Amino acid sequence: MKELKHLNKYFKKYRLKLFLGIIITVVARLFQLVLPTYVNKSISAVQSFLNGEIVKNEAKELLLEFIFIIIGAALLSAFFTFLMRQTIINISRYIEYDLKNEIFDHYQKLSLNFYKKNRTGDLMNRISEDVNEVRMYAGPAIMYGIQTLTLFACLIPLMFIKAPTLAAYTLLPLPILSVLIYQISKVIHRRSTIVQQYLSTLSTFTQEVFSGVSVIKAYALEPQTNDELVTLAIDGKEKSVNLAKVNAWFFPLMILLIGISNILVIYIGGKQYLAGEISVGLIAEFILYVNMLTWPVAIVGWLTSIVQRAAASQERINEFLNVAPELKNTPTYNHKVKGKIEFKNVGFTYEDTEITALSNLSFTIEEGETTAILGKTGSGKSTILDLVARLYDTTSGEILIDNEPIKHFDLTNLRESIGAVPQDAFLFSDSIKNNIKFGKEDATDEEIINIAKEAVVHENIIGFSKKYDTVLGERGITLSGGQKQRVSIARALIKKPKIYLFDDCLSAVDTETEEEILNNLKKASKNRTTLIVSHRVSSAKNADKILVLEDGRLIQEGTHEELNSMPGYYKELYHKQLSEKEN
Ligand SMILES: Nc1ncnc2c1ncn2[C@@H]1O[C@H](COP(=O)(O)OP(=O)(O)OP(=O)(O)O)[C@@H](O)[C@H]1O
Repeated sequence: MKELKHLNKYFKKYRLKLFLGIIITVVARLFQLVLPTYVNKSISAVQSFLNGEIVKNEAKELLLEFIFIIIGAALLSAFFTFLMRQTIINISRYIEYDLKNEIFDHYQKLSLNFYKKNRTGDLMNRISEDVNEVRMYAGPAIMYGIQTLTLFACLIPLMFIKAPTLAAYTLLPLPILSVLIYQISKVIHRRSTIVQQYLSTLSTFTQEVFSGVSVIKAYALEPQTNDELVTLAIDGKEKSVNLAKVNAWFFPLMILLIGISNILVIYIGGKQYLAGEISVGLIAEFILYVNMLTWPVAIVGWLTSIVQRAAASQERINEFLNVAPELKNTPTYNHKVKGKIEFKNVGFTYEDTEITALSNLSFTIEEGETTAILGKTGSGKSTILDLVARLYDTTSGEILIDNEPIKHFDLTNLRESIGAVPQDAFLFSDSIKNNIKFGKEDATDEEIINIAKEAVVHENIIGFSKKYDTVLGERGITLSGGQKQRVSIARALIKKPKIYLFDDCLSAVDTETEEEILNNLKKASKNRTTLIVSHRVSSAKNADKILVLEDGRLIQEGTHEELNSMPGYYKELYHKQLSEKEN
């Protein structure tokens, strides 16, 4: 249970509300205790009337008074029960909110490696399902726990004071009930975990099927996909039926044991009444006690299983919360980024695949310079850009920005100074306008339009009926690959950062549009350091400098004229692409 200690800071935060909640819970239960005592008194009043000890009017008055007290107590108990839920259940909702924020904040600090090691479904499950299990502990478990304790603490001594023998017999089946319910809860827990896991598999499967629906259709894989789903569904049905079977035992068992307790009260109480030891009213009072105690006793088993489940969920949450962010943000250099970039003997190996993407790489890009990076696929071009944005730290060597080690910069400051356009342009399921504004929250409509023009996507956008308000992605239209790339370029341009990182972002654009965009980029990137990764010489030839990579090493460096005048990869590529264009 030590995992749940993590929640103590939240209980501390809401301690006043919690204390109030506990007091209210106790008060609500105390009012509940009025009913059995006054039912006893009412029956005794009727009995006194039947025995001729009091007259009809006296009996009536007494009954009326008792009924008012019972109704009053019930109303007060209901009112305090409402307040109890308003405090304790609300606290659990606050804790749920705080915990979700804590996890989400932490997720955001974790490196890309973390996201590669863990599946998105799992990350989402821990922040939703697991937090929900923990909430059950922080709210309902505490509320019912206090309720049960209060009832036990008040009722059991009261019963023993009023009729010790009857109390002992009446309470006898209750521990058995508690143990049985605990055992059933354990099985329910085990089987519901299996059902949860199954649901997780089912949603991963369906999510993949829907995301890859075009591939499934293109390969006519619908029958196989259906078969797989049917197999999964049959499996799920069996698991759910197993759970339902054990669930079905819960209430019959409770009713059986309540029944036994009631029979004991009537039998033992009846014998004691005949012996003149107790009154009929007391038997009625005890029957009410038994019924009041049954639910709390049953709940002991249920509470144990809630606490166990919460501990298991908190353990899963803590597992991620304890992952220290790989990238340490300990800024010592607080100047704004100007844009000079220097790689000094940089080596980089991806942790998960152990692929060495860069080896002993050194180059310098002056502030405001445009550099193109070329090389075969897998030669390490994108890795360079990721290292400049400090998405990873180098394995060996050092990267300097403005002659300062990159690690000395505040991560937010560094990344705010960068406008990156990744290889796979990712756009959110939002309007085109908001997707562009993502680069600058307070951009005006005019700015957005101008930038879209620079990225040569304005004409496409105004062709849509809702223009800049056109919603993209799952909820809206799908842009073509080239349109996506250009919206993504607009998003980077509007930021007007000190460093641009363009990762093969014109690959899906025709050569004429490419030329137009490159011309615009030239203007936009004036006095801004620009790195352009590309497979096309046309994107590279106007750069101040061209770097050619092979297997993570720098094999050529120079201007277009320099590289074109010497034999090598660049010259070959240039002539090959030139003749392709001419043909
Ligand atoms: N996130 C990653 N995790 C593990 N290995 C990776 C990752 N990204 C790239 N690699 C590996 O590192 C090497 C360099 O990849 P990188 O993406 O930098 O090459 P690239 O030159 O940009 O390729 P392309 O032109 O195809 O985009 C490749 O062998 C690749 O398999």
